[in-house]
Formats: sequence, structure tokens, C-alpha cells
Amino acid sequence: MDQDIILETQGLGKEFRGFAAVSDVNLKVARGSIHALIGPNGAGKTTVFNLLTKFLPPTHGRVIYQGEDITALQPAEVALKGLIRSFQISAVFPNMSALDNVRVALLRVAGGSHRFWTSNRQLDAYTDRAMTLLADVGLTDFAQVLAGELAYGRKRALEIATTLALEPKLMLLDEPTQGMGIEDVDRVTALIRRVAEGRTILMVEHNLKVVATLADKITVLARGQVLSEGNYATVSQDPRVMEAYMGVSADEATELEGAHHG
Ligand SMILES: Nc1ncnc2c1ncn2[C@@H]1O[C@H](COP(=O)(O)OP(=O)(O)OP(=O)(O)O)[C@@H](O)[C@H]1O
Repeated sequence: MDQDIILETQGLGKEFRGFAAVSDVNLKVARGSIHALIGPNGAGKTTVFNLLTKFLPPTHGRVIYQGEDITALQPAEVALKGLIRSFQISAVFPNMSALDNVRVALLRVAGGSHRFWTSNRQLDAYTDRAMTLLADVGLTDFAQVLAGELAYGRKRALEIATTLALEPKLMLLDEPTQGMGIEDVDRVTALIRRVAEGRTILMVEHNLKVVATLADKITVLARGQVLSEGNYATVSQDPRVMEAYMGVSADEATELEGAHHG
């Protein structure tokens, strides 16, 4: 059966001065799915993301998005096609309210550019849509709060709202729960599930409980290569995966077990 594949990599590889950070990675991300990329530290996850968003040119291979070879495109061109990476903390302006952050994102999508003289009237046109997006991420009550004053988990929710303003078809989430306490982790997990409706999500995530809860499919990378792939039950019982995690840290291997049974 041929699944609808939104993103595919063919023989993707990246070398840094002869060191293969990523080699021969063949990814297939099904449209409408939540797909997780996991692996021990240094496995190549961030490099793969950088290759997909075109922040890095690959040494080998191709990236196919919605049937189109995007290997040679620029980051902005890829983003315009709806392949959008979130969680670049700098994307949020700390001295602007949550509402203004989203309104400015919407203004940009509409082709406008935000300058300090942008009139309020210009931004007003986006208030309703911005409030809808804030509601989507559970920030209605925080619309007027300065982004810099939001608690960490809410700041990340705001980043999701500004990303949603760009109308992503495929959202790349970079360690969405990194550095969060349990309460925020649960909130962001629920949020990801909600925003995954009608979209595709590819995420790098270290918290294996989050991966076990959310991911339809998991690709495990180790030393730049795909080590194992499948649903959580499959990869967590794969001895090669256990070994790869053990090799790095026993804690992470225990976490792998715990997330599966817990
Ligand atoms: N710009 C670079 N120049 C040289 N080596 C690099 C560069 N970027 C990454 N690497 C190396 O490539 C390998 C993969 O790194 P990468 O950051 O992609 O791993 P990762 O899976 O994201 O790790 P982590 O979970 O620790 O973030 C590492 O050995 C890293 O040192």
C-alpha cells in the first residue's frame, strides 16, 4: 500500500571535513502523522533538521517535499511551501505582547514587514485571527502579557502560535519539551496533539515519554544512520536501540523502558 508521503529523503548525507555526521538517511514522513526523530547525543538529529530546512546543504542525496525536489532551494523558499521549523526561541519578541507577536507574524505572512512605525491600525486587521491562534494554543488569557514575561512553557506555546500563523503543512519541532518541568511537558504534549490535527509533524525529542505518547512513527538515529524505525513498541524493544542508548547513558536506556511501561 502506498501511503501519502509528504516528505522523503533519499540517501541524505552530510560530511563536515570528511566526518560523516549524517549518512545515507532515507526518511519517509507520512502526511497527517506525528513522526519523531530520536537517538543518543551526537546521532545527527539536528543536522538532519538543518538539511531539511536548507540551513545546511547536503553532501549527498535529495530531499523531496510534496513530490518536489527541494534539495537546491533556499530556506525561505522552503518555508513558503509550508515546511516550517518551530522553536527557534529568537522568533519571539520579548518586549511585545503575546497578541502583538502573533499579529506581526500574520502581517509578515501577508507580505508586510514590521517596522517600529507600523501603525496600530495596520495590525488591527489581524487581531481576530491572532486571537483565534492564541486560543488554539491556550493563551487567550495571556494576550496582553509581554512575551518576555510568559512562563517558559507558555513562551513555547506562543512560538507554536506564531508558527501556525505561517500556515505550516509540515511543522518541524525542535525538542519542544526541552528544559520543562512535568506540568509544562504535559501541557505542551497536549498542545502538540491538538495542533497536529490536519497537519504533519516531525519532531526531535529527547523525552521518550512524550515520544511514546505522541508519535505514530519513530526513526532512531545513531552515528548519523537510521538504526531502527517503527512504532514505539517496535523500536523500544529493538536490541540495537537499547544498545545505542546504553552505550551513551544507562539513564536514557532506563527512560526508554520506563516510557514504554509507564
Ligand atoms: N558544523 C559542524 N561542524 C563539525 N561537526 C559538526 C557540525 N555540526 C554537527 N557536527 C557533528 O555531527 C554529529 C551530529 O551532530 P548533531 O548535532 O546533528 O547531533 P544530535 O543528534 O542533534 O545531537 P544532540 O542530541 O546532542 O543535539 C556530532 O558528532 C557533531 O559533533
